[in-house]
Formats: sequence, structure tokens, C-alpha cells
Amino acid sequence: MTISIWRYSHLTLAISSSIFILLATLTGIVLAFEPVSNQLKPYAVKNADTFSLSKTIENLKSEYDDIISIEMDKNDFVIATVFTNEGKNETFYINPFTAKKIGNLIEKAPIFKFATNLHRSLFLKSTGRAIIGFISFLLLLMAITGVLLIIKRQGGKKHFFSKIIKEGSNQYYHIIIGRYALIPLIIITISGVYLSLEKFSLLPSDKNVHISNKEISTEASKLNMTDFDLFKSITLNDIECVEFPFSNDVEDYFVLKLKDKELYVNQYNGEVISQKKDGFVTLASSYSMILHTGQGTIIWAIVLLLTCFSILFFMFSGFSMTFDRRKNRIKIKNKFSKDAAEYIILVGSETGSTFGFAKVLYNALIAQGKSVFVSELNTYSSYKKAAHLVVFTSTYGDGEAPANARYFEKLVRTIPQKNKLQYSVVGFGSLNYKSFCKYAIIVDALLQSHQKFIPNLSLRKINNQSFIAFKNWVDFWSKSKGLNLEIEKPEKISHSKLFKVINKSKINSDHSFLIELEPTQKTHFASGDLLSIYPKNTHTERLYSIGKIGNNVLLSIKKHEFGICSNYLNQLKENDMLFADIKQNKAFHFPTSAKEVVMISNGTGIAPFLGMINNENHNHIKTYLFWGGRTKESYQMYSKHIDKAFYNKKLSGIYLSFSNEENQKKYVQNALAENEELISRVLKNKGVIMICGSITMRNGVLETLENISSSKLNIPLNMNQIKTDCY
Ligand SMILES: Cc1cc2nc3c(=O)[nH]c(=O)nc-3n(C[C@H](O)[C@H](O)[C@H](O)COP(=O)(O)O)c2cc1C
Repeated sequence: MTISIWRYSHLTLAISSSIFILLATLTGIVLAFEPVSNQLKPYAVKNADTFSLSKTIENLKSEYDDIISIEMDKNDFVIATVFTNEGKNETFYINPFTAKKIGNLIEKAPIFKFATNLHRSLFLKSTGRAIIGFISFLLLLMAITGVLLIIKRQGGKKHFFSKIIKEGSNQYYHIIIGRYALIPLIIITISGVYLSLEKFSLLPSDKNVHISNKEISTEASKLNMTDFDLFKSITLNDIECVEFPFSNDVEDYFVLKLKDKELYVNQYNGEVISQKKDGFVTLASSYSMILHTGQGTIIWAIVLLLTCFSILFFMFSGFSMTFDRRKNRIKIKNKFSKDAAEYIILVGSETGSTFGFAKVLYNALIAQGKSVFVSELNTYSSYKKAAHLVVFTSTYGDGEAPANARYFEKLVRTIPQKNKLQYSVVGFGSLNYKSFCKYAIIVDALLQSHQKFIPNLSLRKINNQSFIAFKNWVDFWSKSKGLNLEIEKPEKISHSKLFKVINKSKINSDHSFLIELEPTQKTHFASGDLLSIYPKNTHTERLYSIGKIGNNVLLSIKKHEFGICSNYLNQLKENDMLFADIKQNKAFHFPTSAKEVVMISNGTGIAPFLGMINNENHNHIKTYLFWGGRTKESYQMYSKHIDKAFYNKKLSGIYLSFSNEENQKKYVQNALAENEELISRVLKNKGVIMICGSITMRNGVLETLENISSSKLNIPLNMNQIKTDCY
């Protein structure tokens, strides 16, 4: 069963019951304070629970005219109902050691009365009780589907408690809190359902009956009740209630309600006349009440209170996630039918974002007058005129197919294809998962083994929906098809912000330059975010990794001979203005809690790190920078920022590698291998390694890190410690 089935069940249950759950939870929060406030009242007497019943009776007898009942309530307060010496019938809390009254019975506060009525029956009597019972059941089902959802997304039962990969705060805390709140939530819902069934007499009745021990002795000799062995041996902790006989008639007896049974006791000699053990149904009712209300235990009442708060958070975060998912869903209206199109784009997506990339390619092809058809992998079919197939697919669970691609493999094997199609597969995944883009790998292998599909470009894996990496692939792909595709600006980007050029360096021997831009309005961003630029008169977006210097944006740009954007930026002068937009890239922000950080980059990939070491390393986390360039001269441009960080003790080491210096040719990978002690220590101490620059460099670096981890630490590289932003 796939993740989406559980998600839909979970969501449907949530939507269908949300209003009632909200009411029950809010009133539950109020009611959780009742046992807490009761327990805080000063009627508990130290060690009263170990005091014998016999002594309690003796004390009461000396203080009052007659005793009607003694009760130990859920808060462990002792309640006595007596006739006072003035002949009044009164009920109050007593101190059993002195039998003195210590307070009047607590009256339920109006707020608790109101909340109880709303919580139990919505002020709708039996109908309301039935609704609430049913909602409790739905909440139980939600907890169960939630567990199944976590198991699925974590890739199996044994990973239930493994580290959760943070895709967003709502999703992350929904799962983290869900794991903590699970047990209390199940207890609350089961006990709630049980109490409702009890109210509607839908539970089997207790079969246990009173079993009489002996005939009632009518012998005249009468013992004093305080001398009864039974009363001497029973403590207040054992009893729930003792009812005294109404008359002196020997047939009238004491009724002792204990924790697990009821006894009738002869009022003349203290013998047990008959007893009834509580059956399962009675015990379960009593425990359900305690567990559902938290009566008598502050700690459990607080657990219930926190669980209610977590339900509120589940509602908020759950609906926010659904809302975001829907927002991401992109509809593509096909201009051509599947049999009329030359280009087929098939998409595998769980939460919709991959469709955004498909739409960008679709629009670019349509703009060039091509016939294109886009659909989901699950709708794979035969295509009469198609010559090119592009598959964009994400990966879910533990390397599984996304929801709309489940049947693709089967369809490819069963549906005959008339034409031969050139195909390319692009995987959208995340390096945080150990099966990076695994489903794309499966699809690529499947198509490779199929006679009707001819490979065009090799599989491309894209991490974290990197638009730069995607753009890069589109350039390759369009060249391979003899096209010159212009990727149109994605719909969601608005180019509303104006930036002023503050500084621009000269071009260095690597054909790179630094440019510093000042936002003209208040703008929130961090190093590692991306600046999206559309050069004048083009629809082509360029994304650059930002280094934040003060409140300014620092970019490191490589000027390409025919690069539209790099040439556009290069011709800008101080005080020139340009429109651009900031795209958050939280996955590549400087870690705030790591012990040590290693930054690895080549070429212009250094830009975000220049910002991080100066602007974001507030806690002086030990940070080491590895950088690879062509020559020593290429480094000069960055040295000012590096020196400043060293001076402020925000950088602990720099390791430079030059690929074009005579006699000392070196790449960043070599520098990493030379410093394997440092790297293995950082990996071992749960440090973070950040990589920014070219994909070729990233691949080489990951291979070196993998080698260091397995040779020095005897464990595979933990991808959760790696953050990348490569293109
Ligand atoms: C629960 C979950 C499991 C994931 N599992 C993997 C995985 O095993 N391998 C991978 O490369 N990416 C994995 N990802 C990342 C997604 O594939 C990636 O974010 C993708 O861009 C989402 O595209 P979509 O919104 O079109 O589904 C997972 C994401 C989530 C939320």
C-alpha cells in the first residue's frame, strides 16, 4: 500500500471530523485543568492513605453523633457524611487523624460544568454523546493511519524512531510530536470510545454477582466496630467508600466498596457476609474514566493537556501541509493529444512540485512550435507520432515510486509501442535520503531494457529541486535535439525588488568577478539563498547563490563569452539598478547548532560561504573552508572577506587548491584527502559539510568523503550531514 493511500485516509478523516475534534480538544484543554486545580487544594492529608479504617471510624465516633459514610475520592481527599452533635446531616472533607472538618466539598466551577457538557455531548444530549463517541473513534483511526504513514515515509517499522529528514517545519514537527503524543492519544481515544459505549449501555454487563460467605449470625454478642479485624487491616488507600448500616437490625450491614470488589460486612461481628469481585467491564470503566479525565493525578492530567495542544498543532500543521501541496499542484492544459504530439513528457510526482518543471519544459517547447503532450507516468500509453520521451520523476518513501507512477512499470511492459522513442530521464530527489533518486534510476533501467526506447541523455539527478541544475539539463537536452530552448520564467517568481550596484570588482584570470548589491527595500534573506535575475529583454532566469555581507547581496559571477546574464551583470556600474528576486534556499543555510562545519567549493561556488563566515557564524562555530580555483591569482578577489573572518575568529582554517599552478596542481578532493583526520573528526562529531560549486566537483568530493568515512570511521557516509548546492 503506498504512502498516498494512508495520506488520503488520514486527511479525509481529519477533514470530516475537524470541527468536532477542535471543540473536543479546546474543551479538553479546559477540563485538563480541573484535576490539576482540584489536586492543588489543601485537603490532602499526609500519609492518610496508610491510616486504618478502624482508627478513622474511632476518631469520627468521638467527634460526631453518627456516621453515614466515609469516602476516599479520586484526589485522595477523605470525605465523611455524618450527623453532627447538633443533629445536622453534613458532608465535608476531614483530616482522618483528628476527624476534624478541613473544608467544604469542592463545587464544580461553572467553566468546568460548561466545558464538560460541551465535551461530552455538545449540549445535544444523547445525539451529542453519540457524535462525540464517533469522533473519538475517528481520532483513533487517524492515530493509526498516522502511524502507518510514518512507517511508510520512514521506510519501514524499524525506522519508526529514526531521524526525520526535515522537508519543512510543519511536516517535521507533525511527525516528531506525533511520535511522542501517539500513546496518550491512543489512550484518550480508546477510553473516550469506551465511555461512550458505556453510556449507551452497549457494553456487556458485568456477570459477577455477590457470593455470600455464610449465614448472617444472629448471635446477640456485639463487637465494637473499631475492633473488627477487617476494619483494622484495611487502610484508607484500599477503600473507595464505606456505607454504614441505617439501623441496628442485624440484617442491615456495612457496604465496603474497595478498589476491586464490594463487601457486605456484618455490623455485629465484622464478618464478611458476601462479596462481589469487580468484573472486567467495571474495572475498565473505572480506568477509562481516570485515563480520560486525569482525575486524581496531576502528571497524567498534564500529559492529557499537552496531548490536547498537540492535537491542535496536528490540525494546524496538517492543513497547512495540505494547503501547500494543493498550491504546488500545477495543471497543464495540453494543446495536443497523446497521439498528435511529437514530444511526450511523463511526470512522476507525489506532492506536485515536479509538475512545475514539466510545465517549464512544455512551455519552452510549445514556444518553439513543437507538439508536446504532458501527463502522469500512470497514464503511460501508446503514442502514434511521438519521437521523444522525457520522464521527470521524484522518489518517495524509501526509494519508492511516487503515487502517480505506481503502475508505470507494469504499463511499460504490457503496452506495445509502435515507434522508437529517444528518451531522457530526470530524477528529482534529495541527497538527504539514502536512495537518492532511486525511482528515476529504476525508470531509466526499465527504459534501457526496452527495445522501443533509445537513450538520448544519461540519467540526470536533481537535488532539492535546484532550478540551476534543471536549467543546466535543459540546455544539454535542447542542444542534443538541435533546439535552442529558452526556459520561461516560472509562474511563481515575481520580480518586484530593486537592487542598487554598490561595488563591482575587475574580472580576474578565471573570468570571474564579484558584485555587491544593496536592496532598496527591506528584504529578508540569508547566505545560501538564491538571487533570481532576468537579464533585460529575456525570459531566461539565472540563479546565483548569495553571500550576505551586512545587508547586501554578494555574488560571484563567472563571465561566459556568450552568457546573457553574466555579460549583463558585467556591464553594470556602481549605482546602476536592477530588478531581481530572492528565492529562499533553507536547505543550504549555515547550521546553527553543529559543532564544526566544513565548507567545500570551487570557483564562484565560494560566494555563499563568504557571507556565512562573516555574517552568519555568530556562535563562532569552528569552520574550515576548502576552495579550489585555477591559479593563486584567482583567489585574490576573495581574500579580503576571508581575512576579515579570520581576524574575527569566525574561520578556523582555509585550504586552497589550484588546478593550473605549475608543479602544484591540486583539486579540492586532493586537499580533502590530505586532511582526512580533520574531515573524519568532523564527520564523527556530527558536524556539517557544505558543498557549493560544479556538479563534477560535488561528485568527486562525495566520493572522497565516502572513502574517508569508510576507511577512517568504518561507516558509510551519512548524507544527513551533507548540504549541497551544486549546478
Ligand atoms: C517522505 C519523503 C520521502 C522521500 N524519499 C526520497 C528518497 O527516497 N529518495 C530521494 O531522492 N528523494 C526522496 N524524497 C524527496 C523528494 O523526492 C523530492 O523532494 C522531490 O523533489 C519531490 O517532488 P514532488 O513534489 O514532485 O513529489 C522524499 C521526500 C519525502 C517528503
